[in-house]
Amino acid sequence: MDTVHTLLTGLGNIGRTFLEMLIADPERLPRRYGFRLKIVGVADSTGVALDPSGLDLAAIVDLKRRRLGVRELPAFRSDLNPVTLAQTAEYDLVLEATPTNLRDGQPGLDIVRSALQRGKAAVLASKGPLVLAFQELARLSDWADDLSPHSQRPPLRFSGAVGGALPTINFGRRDLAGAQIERAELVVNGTTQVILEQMAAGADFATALAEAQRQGIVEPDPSLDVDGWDAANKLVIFANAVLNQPATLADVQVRGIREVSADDLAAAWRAGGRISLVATAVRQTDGTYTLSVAPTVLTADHPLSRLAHGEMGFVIYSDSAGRSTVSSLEDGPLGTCQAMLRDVIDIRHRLKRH
Ligand SMILES: NC(=O)C1=CN([C@@H]2O[C@H](COP(=O)(O)OP(=O)(O)OC[C@H]3O[C@@H](n4cnc5c(N)ncnc54)[C@H](OP(=O)(O)O)[C@@H]3O)[C@@H](O)[C@H]2O)C=CC1
Ligand SMILES: N[C@@H](CC=O)C(=O)O
Repeated sequence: MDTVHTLLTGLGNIGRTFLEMLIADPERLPRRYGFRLKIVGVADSTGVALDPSGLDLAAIVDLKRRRLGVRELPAFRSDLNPVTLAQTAEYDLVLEATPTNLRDGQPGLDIVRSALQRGKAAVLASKGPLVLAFQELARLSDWADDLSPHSQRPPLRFSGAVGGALPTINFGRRDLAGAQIERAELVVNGTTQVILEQMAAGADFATALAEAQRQGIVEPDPSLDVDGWDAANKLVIFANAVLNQPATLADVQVRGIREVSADDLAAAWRAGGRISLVATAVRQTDGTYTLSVAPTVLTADHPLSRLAHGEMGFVIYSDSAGRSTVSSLEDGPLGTCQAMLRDVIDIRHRLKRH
Protein backbone atom coordinates (compact mmCIF):
# COMPACT_ATOMS: atom_id res chain seq x y z
CA MET A 1 0.00 0.00 0.00
CA ASP A 2 1.37 3.41 -1.02
CA THR A 3 1.54 6.15 1.58
CA VAL A 4 1.44 9.88 0.90
CA HIS A 5 3.27 11.65 3.72
CA THR A 6 1.37 14.87 4.30
CA LEU A 7 1.61 18.18 6.15
CA LEU A 8 -1.55 20.05 7.12
CA THR A 9 -1.15 23.75 7.93
CA GLY A 10 -4.19 25.37 9.56
CA LEU A 11 -6.47 23.36 11.85
CA GLY A 12 -9.61 25.51 11.93
CA ASN A 13 -12.95 24.89 10.22
CA ILE A 14 -11.23 23.45 7.15
CA GLY A 15 -8.18 21.70 8.62
CA ARG A 16 -10.09 20.11 11.49
CA THR A 17 -12.99 19.06 9.24
CA PHE A 18 -10.49 17.51 6.80
CA LEU A 19 -9.12 15.36 9.62
CA GLU A 20 -12.65 14.44 10.74
CA MET A 21 -13.39 13.37 7.18
CA LEU A 22 -10.33 11.08 7.14
CA ILE A 23 -11.23 9.64 10.53
CA ALA A 24 -14.87 9.00 9.52
CA ASP A 25 -13.86 6.52 6.77
CA PRO A 26 -10.15 5.70 7.05
CA GLU A 27 -10.36 2.88 4.51
CA ARG A 28 -11.96 4.92 1.71
CA LEU A 29 -8.69 6.02 0.10
CA PRO A 30 -6.91 2.66 0.38
CA ARG A 31 -9.98 0.71 -0.72
CA ARG A 32 -10.91 2.84 -3.70
CA TYR A 33 -7.68 4.57 -4.71
CA GLY A 34 -4.91 2.34 -3.39
CA PHE A 35 -3.08 4.78 -1.13
CA ARG A 36 -3.15 6.18 2.38
CA LEU A 37 -2.64 9.73 3.61
CA LYS A 38 -0.33 9.79 6.59
CA ILE A 39 -0.41 13.15 8.35
CA VAL A 40 3.15 13.60 9.61
CA GLY A 41 3.07 17.33 10.43
CA VAL A 42 0.45 19.88 11.44
CA ALA A 43 0.51 23.57 12.31
CA ASP A 44 -1.84 26.07 13.91
CA SER A 45 -1.32 29.49 15.46
CA THR A 46 0.36 27.90 18.51
CA GLY A 47 3.06 26.11 16.53
CA VAL A 48 3.99 22.85 14.86
CA ALA A 49 3.81 19.14 15.65
CA LEU A 50 5.85 16.62 13.67
CA ASP A 51 6.01 12.85 13.82
CA PRO A 52 7.40 11.00 10.78
CA SER A 53 5.56 7.84 11.87
CA GLY A 54 2.20 9.64 11.70
CA LEU A 55 0.30 11.85 14.11
CA ASP A 56 -2.73 10.75 16.13
CA LEU A 57 -5.55 12.42 14.17
CA ALA A 58 -8.25 11.80 16.78
CA ALA A 59 -6.11 13.48 19.41
CA ILE A 60 -5.63 16.54 17.18
CA VAL A 61 -9.35 16.82 16.46
CA ASP A 62 -10.16 16.45 20.14
CA LEU A 63 -7.66 19.18 20.98
CA LYS A 64 -9.04 21.60 18.38
CA ARG A 65 -12.64 20.95 19.46
CA ARG A 66 -11.54 21.99 22.94
CA ARG A 67 -10.02 25.14 21.38
CA LEU A 68 -6.49 24.13 22.36
CA GLY A 69 -3.39 24.28 20.19
CA VAL A 70 -0.84 21.79 18.84
CA ARG A 71 1.65 22.97 21.43
CA GLU A 72 -0.24 20.59 23.78
CA LEU A 73 0.68 17.57 21.64
CA PRO A 74 3.58 15.26 22.62
CA ALA A 75 4.97 15.77 19.10
CA PHE A 76 5.08 19.59 19.49
CA ARG A 77 8.31 21.02 18.06
CA SER A 78 9.30 24.34 19.58
CA ASP A 79 12.22 24.61 17.12
CA LEU A 80 9.92 24.75 14.06
CA ASN A 81 7.35 27.15 12.63
CA PRO A 82 4.96 26.35 9.73
CA VAL A 83 7.42 27.64 7.12
CA THR A 84 10.50 25.85 8.47
CA LEU A 85 8.33 22.75 8.76
CA ALA A 86 7.65 22.97 5.00
CA GLN A 87 11.34 23.69 4.37
CA THR A 88 12.88 20.86 6.36
CA ALA A 89 10.45 17.99 7.01
CA GLU A 90 10.24 14.79 4.94
CA TYR A 91 6.87 14.74 3.16
CA ASP A 92 5.22 14.40 -0.27
CA LEU A 93 2.36 16.88 -0.07
CA VAL A 94 1.26 19.93 1.89
CA LEU A 95 -2.40 20.84 2.51
CA GLU A 96 -2.57 24.58 3.20
CA ALA A 97 -5.53 25.99 5.19
CA THR A 98 -4.23 28.96 7.18
CA PRO A 99 -6.18 32.26 7.09
CA THR A 100 -6.34 34.17 3.81
CA ASN A 101 -4.00 37.12 4.27
CA LEU A 102 -4.20 39.75 1.55
CA ARG A 103 -1.35 41.87 2.92
CA ASP A 104 1.54 39.50 2.20
CA GLY A 105 -0.08 36.07 1.84
CA GLN A 106 1.77 34.72 4.87
CA PRO A 107 2.30 32.20 6.25
CA GLY A 108 0.57 30.32 3.41
CA LEU A 109 2.68 31.82 0.65
CA ASP A 110 6.05 30.80 2.11
CA ILE A 111 4.68 27.38 3.06
CA VAL A 112 3.54 26.68 -0.52
CA ARG A 113 6.57 28.36 -2.13
CA SER A 114 8.95 26.27 0.01
CA ALA A 115 7.07 23.06 -0.74
CA LEU A 116 7.09 23.63 -4.50
CA GLN A 117 10.75 24.70 -4.49
CA ARG A 118 11.56 21.37 -2.86
CA GLY A 119 9.52 19.48 -5.47
CA LYS A 120 6.64 18.71 -3.07
CA ALA A 121 3.00 18.85 -4.14
CA ALA A 122 0.65 21.50 -2.70
CA VAL A 123 -3.12 21.70 -2.28
CA LEU A 124 -4.57 25.01 -1.11
CA ALA A 125 -7.85 25.98 0.49
CA SER A 126 -6.42 29.40 1.35
CA LYS A 127 -6.51 32.06 -1.32
CA GLY A 128 -3.89 34.62 -0.29
CA PRO A 129 -0.91 32.87 -1.92
CA LEU A 130 -2.80 32.44 -5.20
CA VAL A 131 -4.20 35.96 -5.27
CA LEU A 132 -0.85 37.60 -4.53
CA ALA A 133 1.54 35.26 -6.35
CA PHE A 134 -0.36 33.13 -8.84
CA GLN A 135 2.14 33.57 -11.66
CA GLU A 136 5.14 32.78 -9.47
CA LEU A 137 3.51 29.65 -8.04
CA ALA A 138 2.44 28.60 -11.53
CA ARG A 139 6.06 28.86 -12.74
CA LEU A 140 7.21 26.64 -9.85
CA SER A 141 4.59 23.96 -10.52
CA ASP A 142 2.99 21.83 -13.23
CA TRP A 143 0.91 24.86 -14.24
CA ALA A 144 4.04 25.94 -16.15
CA ASP A 145 3.49 22.86 -18.33
CA ASP A 146 -0.24 23.46 -18.71
CA LEU A 147 -0.92 20.68 -16.17
CA SER A 148 0.58 18.10 -18.50
CA PRO A 149 0.61 14.65 -16.87
CA HIS A 150 4.23 14.44 -18.07
CA SER A 151 5.32 17.60 -16.25
CA GLN A 152 8.39 17.09 -14.06
CA ARG A 153 7.37 20.05 -11.88
CA PRO A 154 5.42 19.45 -8.66
CA PRO A 155 1.62 19.56 -8.81
CA LEU A 156 -0.25 22.60 -7.46
CA ARG A 157 -4.02 22.33 -6.93
CA PHE A 158 -6.60 24.64 -5.36
CA SER A 159 -10.02 23.56 -6.60
CA GLY A 160 -11.55 24.06 -3.12
CA ALA A 161 -10.38 27.66 -2.95
CA VAL A 162 -12.89 28.83 -5.57
CA GLY A 163 -16.27 27.74 -4.25
CA GLY A 164 -15.51 24.63 -2.19
CA ALA A 165 -16.97 21.52 -3.84
CA LEU A 166 -18.36 23.64 -6.70
CA PRO A 167 -16.01 22.59 -9.53
CA THR A 168 -15.34 26.11 -10.81
CA ILE A 169 -11.68 25.69 -11.74
CA ASN A 170 -11.90 22.10 -12.96
CA PHE A 171 -14.99 22.79 -15.08
CA GLY A 172 -13.54 25.94 -16.57
CA ARG A 173 -10.19 24.40 -17.45
CA ARG A 174 -11.06 20.81 -18.25
CA ASP A 175 -14.66 20.66 -19.38
CA LEU A 176 -14.65 23.92 -21.33
CA ALA A 177 -11.28 23.16 -22.93
CA GLY A 178 -11.36 24.35 -26.52
CA ALA A 179 -14.28 26.72 -25.96
CA GLN A 180 -13.84 30.47 -25.72
CA ILE A 181 -15.46 31.87 -22.60
CA GLU A 182 -17.42 35.02 -23.38
CA ARG A 183 -18.91 35.66 -19.96
CA ALA A 184 -18.75 34.03 -16.53
CA GLU A 185 -21.01 34.83 -13.59
CA LEU A 186 -19.80 33.22 -10.38
CA VAL A 187 -21.78 33.09 -7.14
CA VAL A 188 -18.92 31.71 -5.10
CA ASN A 189 -19.26 33.33 -1.69
CA GLY A 190 -21.43 31.21 0.58
CA THR A 191 -21.41 33.67 3.46
CA THR A 192 -23.14 36.44 1.54
CA GLN A 193 -25.60 33.92 0.10
CA VAL A 194 -26.59 32.97 3.66
CA ILE A 195 -26.65 36.58 4.90
CA LEU A 196 -28.81 37.85 2.04
CA GLU A 197 -31.24 34.95 2.37
CA GLN A 198 -31.52 35.41 6.15
CA MET A 199 -32.07 39.14 5.72
CA ALA A 200 -34.70 38.53 3.05
CA ALA A 201 -36.48 36.36 5.62
CA GLY A 202 -36.42 39.22 8.15
CA ALA A 203 -33.18 38.72 10.13
CA ASP A 204 -30.95 41.71 10.89
CA PHE A 205 -27.40 41.77 9.53
CA ALA A 206 -25.68 40.68 12.77
CA THR A 207 -28.01 37.68 13.23
CA ALA A 208 -27.57 36.69 9.59
CA LEU A 209 -23.76 36.87 9.87
CA ALA A 210 -23.89 34.83 13.08
CA GLU A 211 -25.82 32.09 11.24
CA ALA A 212 -23.14 31.93 8.53
CA GLN A 213 -20.46 31.79 11.24
CA ARG A 214 -22.30 28.93 12.93
CA GLN A 215 -22.01 27.03 9.63
CA GLY A 216 -18.21 27.49 9.67
CA ILE A 217 -17.98 29.23 6.29
CA VAL A 218 -17.12 32.81 7.25
CA GLU A 219 -13.54 34.00 6.80
CA PRO A 220 -11.56 34.58 10.02
CA ASP A 221 -12.00 38.28 9.09
CA PRO A 222 -15.70 38.50 8.05
CA SER A 223 -15.20 41.79 6.19
CA LEU A 224 -13.44 39.76 3.49
CA ASP A 225 -16.81 38.14 2.76
CA VAL A 226 -19.13 41.05 3.42
CA ASP A 227 -17.14 43.65 1.48
CA GLY A 228 -16.71 41.41 -1.55
CA TRP A 229 -13.01 40.58 -1.23
CA ASP A 230 -13.47 36.83 -0.91
CA ALA A 231 -15.49 36.81 -4.14
CA ALA A 232 -12.87 39.07 -5.75
CA ASN A 233 -10.10 36.70 -4.63
CA LYS A 234 -11.91 33.82 -6.29
CA LEU A 235 -12.42 35.84 -9.46
CA VAL A 236 -8.70 36.68 -9.60
CA ILE A 237 -7.82 32.99 -9.22
CA PHE A 238 -10.41 32.07 -11.88
CA ALA A 239 -9.02 34.72 -14.23
CA ASN A 240 -5.46 33.42 -13.85
CA ALA A 241 -6.28 29.72 -13.89
CA VAL A 242 -9.14 29.52 -16.39
CA LEU A 243 -9.14 32.72 -18.46
CA ASN A 244 -5.32 32.84 -18.75
CA GLN A 245 -5.40 36.48 -17.70
CA PRO A 246 -2.70 37.37 -15.13
CA ALA A 247 -5.10 39.49 -13.10
CA THR A 248 -4.60 40.92 -9.63
CA LEU A 249 -7.07 42.40 -7.16
CA ALA A 250 -6.32 45.85 -8.58
CA ASP A 251 -8.03 44.74 -11.79
CA VAL A 252 -11.36 43.98 -10.08
CA GLN A 253 -14.08 46.53 -9.35
CA VAL A 254 -15.39 45.41 -5.96
CA ARG A 255 -18.61 46.28 -4.16
CA GLY A 256 -19.82 44.26 -1.17
CA ILE A 257 -23.28 43.73 0.28
CA ARG A 258 -23.35 46.33 3.07
CA GLU A 259 -25.64 48.65 1.12
CA VAL A 260 -28.21 46.03 0.19
CA SER A 261 -31.42 46.90 2.08
CA ALA A 262 -34.23 44.72 3.33
CA ASP A 263 -36.50 46.53 0.86
CA ASP A 264 -34.21 45.66 -2.09
CA LEU A 265 -34.19 42.03 -1.00
CA ALA A 266 -37.95 41.84 -0.48
CA ALA A 267 -38.62 43.35 -3.92
CA ALA A 268 -36.30 40.86 -5.65
CA TRP A 269 -37.81 37.88 -3.82
CA ARG A 270 -41.40 39.08 -4.45
CA ALA A 271 -40.61 39.13 -8.17
CA GLY A 272 -39.48 35.48 -8.02
CA GLY A 273 -35.76 36.19 -8.15
CA ARG A 274 -33.07 37.00 -5.59
CA ILE A 275 -30.05 39.18 -4.92
CA SER A 276 -26.62 37.55 -4.85
CA LEU A 277 -23.06 38.78 -4.75
CA VAL A 278 -21.93 37.98 -8.30
CA ALA A 279 -18.34 37.91 -9.57
CA THR A 280 -18.42 38.59 -13.29
CA ALA A 281 -15.87 38.31 -16.10
CA VAL A 282 -16.80 39.68 -19.51
CA ARG A 283 -14.64 39.19 -22.60
CA GLN A 284 -13.83 42.37 -24.49
CA THR A 285 -13.14 42.71 -28.21
CA ASP A 286 -9.37 42.80 -27.52
CA GLY A 287 -9.57 39.39 -25.80
CA THR A 288 -9.11 40.63 -22.23
CA TYR A 289 -11.76 40.30 -19.55
CA THR A 290 -13.26 43.01 -17.37
CA LEU A 291 -13.67 41.78 -13.81
CA SER A 292 -16.18 42.96 -11.22
CA VAL A 293 -17.92 41.92 -8.02
CA ALA A 294 -21.25 43.43 -7.01
CA PRO A 295 -24.59 42.58 -5.44
CA THR A 296 -26.81 41.78 -8.41
CA VAL A 297 -30.52 41.24 -8.91
CA LEU A 298 -31.01 37.81 -10.46
CA THR A 299 -34.43 37.93 -12.02
CA ALA A 300 -36.66 34.85 -12.13
CA ASP A 301 -35.39 33.85 -15.57
CA HIS A 302 -31.69 33.95 -14.55
CA PRO A 303 -30.11 30.46 -14.38
CA LEU A 304 -28.84 31.16 -10.85
CA SER A 305 -32.01 32.70 -9.42
CA ARG A 306 -33.08 29.42 -7.78
CA LEU A 307 -29.94 29.07 -5.63
CA ALA A 308 -31.11 28.68 -2.02
CA HIS A 309 -29.93 27.76 1.48
CA GLY A 310 -26.49 29.25 0.88
CA GLU A 311 -26.04 27.31 -2.36
CA MET A 312 -23.29 28.51 -4.70
CA GLY A 313 -23.20 28.28 -8.48
CA PHE A 314 -21.89 29.62 -11.72
CA VAL A 315 -23.07 30.17 -15.26
CA ILE A 316 -20.53 30.37 -18.08
CA TYR A 317 -21.32 31.40 -21.64
CA SER A 318 -18.89 30.23 -24.29
CA ASP A 319 -18.81 30.23 -28.07
CA SER A 320 -19.09 26.48 -28.57
CA ALA A 321 -20.46 24.97 -25.34
CA GLY A 322 -23.31 27.49 -25.07
CA ARG A 323 -24.59 28.15 -21.56
CA SER A 324 -23.23 25.93 -18.79
CA THR A 325 -24.73 26.16 -15.31
CA VAL A 326 -23.46 24.31 -12.24
CA SER A 327 -24.52 24.65 -8.60
CA SER A 328 -23.53 23.07 -5.31
CA LEU A 329 -25.35 22.95 -1.98
CA GLU A 330 -22.71 22.12 0.61
CA ASP A 331 -22.74 21.16 4.24
CA GLY A 332 -20.47 23.80 5.83
CA PRO A 333 -16.72 23.32 5.33
CA LEU A 334 -17.05 19.64 4.32
CA GLY A 335 -17.49 20.48 0.63
CA THR A 336 -14.15 22.29 0.58
CA CYS A 337 -12.53 19.29 2.26
CA GLN A 338 -13.94 17.02 -0.46
CA ALA A 339 -12.46 19.38 -3.03
CA MET A 340 -9.06 19.15 -1.31
CA LEU A 341 -9.37 15.38 -1.34
CA ARG A 342 -10.20 15.28 -5.07
CA ASP A 343 -7.07 17.38 -5.63
CA VAL A 344 -5.03 14.91 -3.58
CA ILE A 345 -6.41 11.99 -5.59
CA ASP A 346 -5.64 13.80 -8.85
CA ILE A 347 -2.09 14.48 -7.66
CA ARG A 348 -1.64 10.89 -6.54
CA HIS A 349 -2.62 9.61 -9.99
CA ARG A 350 -0.15 12.00 -11.63
CA LEU A 351 2.75 11.15 -9.33
CA LYS A 352 2.15 7.44 -9.80
CA ARG A 353 2.76 7.79 -13.55
CA HIS A 354 6.32 9.08 -12.99
N1 LIG B 1 -14.33 27.92 5.97
C1 LIG B 1 -14.60 27.67 4.70
O1 LIG B 1 -15.72 27.25 4.34
C2 LIG B 1 -13.55 27.85 3.64
C3 LIG B 1 -12.33 28.41 3.92
N2 LIG B 1 -11.39 28.53 2.93
C4 LIG B 1 -10.07 29.08 3.25
O2 LIG B 1 -9.41 28.14 4.10
C5 LIG B 1 -8.58 28.81 5.03
C6 LIG B 1 -8.96 28.38 6.44
O3 LIG B 1 -10.29 28.75 6.67
P1 LIG B 1 -10.99 28.32 8.05
O4 LIG B 1 -10.54 26.95 8.41
O5 LIG B 1 -12.41 28.61 7.90
O6 LIG B 1 -10.31 29.36 9.05
P2 LIG B 1 -10.18 29.22 10.65
O7 LIG B 1 -9.99 30.58 11.19
O8 LIG B 1 -11.29 28.38 11.18
O9 LIG B 1 -8.81 28.40 10.82
C7 LIG B 1 -7.56 28.96 10.53
C8 LIG B 1 -6.51 28.03 11.07
O10 LIG B 1 -5.23 28.59 10.76
C9 LIG B 1 -4.47 28.65 11.98
N3 LIG B 1 -3.53 29.76 11.91
C10 LIG B 1 -3.76 31.08 12.08
N4 LIG B 1 -2.62 31.78 11.93
C11 LIG B 1 -1.65 30.86 11.69
C12 LIG B 1 -0.24 30.93 11.51
N5 LIG B 1 0.40 32.10 11.48
N6 LIG B 1 0.44 29.79 11.31
C13 LIG B 1 -0.18 28.59 11.31
N7 LIG B 1 -1.52 28.45 11.49
C14 LIG B 1 -2.22 29.57 11.68
C15 LIG B 1 -5.48 28.81 13.08
O11 LIG B 1 -4.88 28.42 14.30
P3 LIG B 1 -5.71 28.27 15.67
O12 LIG B 1 -6.54 27.04 15.50
O13 LIG B 1 -4.64 28.11 16.70
O14 LIG B 1 -6.51 29.52 15.80
C16 LIG B 1 -6.55 27.85 12.60
O15 LIG B 1 -6.23 26.54 12.93
C17 LIG B 1 -8.78 30.32 4.79
O16 LIG B 1 -7.72 30.77 4.01
C18 LIG B 1 -10.10 30.39 4.01
O17 LIG B 1 -10.10 31.47 3.12
C19 LIG B 1 -11.60 28.09 1.66
C20 LIG B 1 -12.79 27.53 1.33
C21 LIG B 1 -13.88 27.40 2.28
N1 LIG C 1 -15.81 32.58 3.31
C1 LIG C 1 -15.95 31.78 2.13
C2 LIG C 1 -15.48 30.40 2.43
C3 LIG C 1 -15.02 29.68 1.25
O1 LIG C 1 -14.22 30.10 0.45
C4 LIG C 1 -17.39 31.76 1.68
O2 LIG C 1 -18.24 32.24 2.42
O3 LIG C 1 -17.66 31.28 0.58
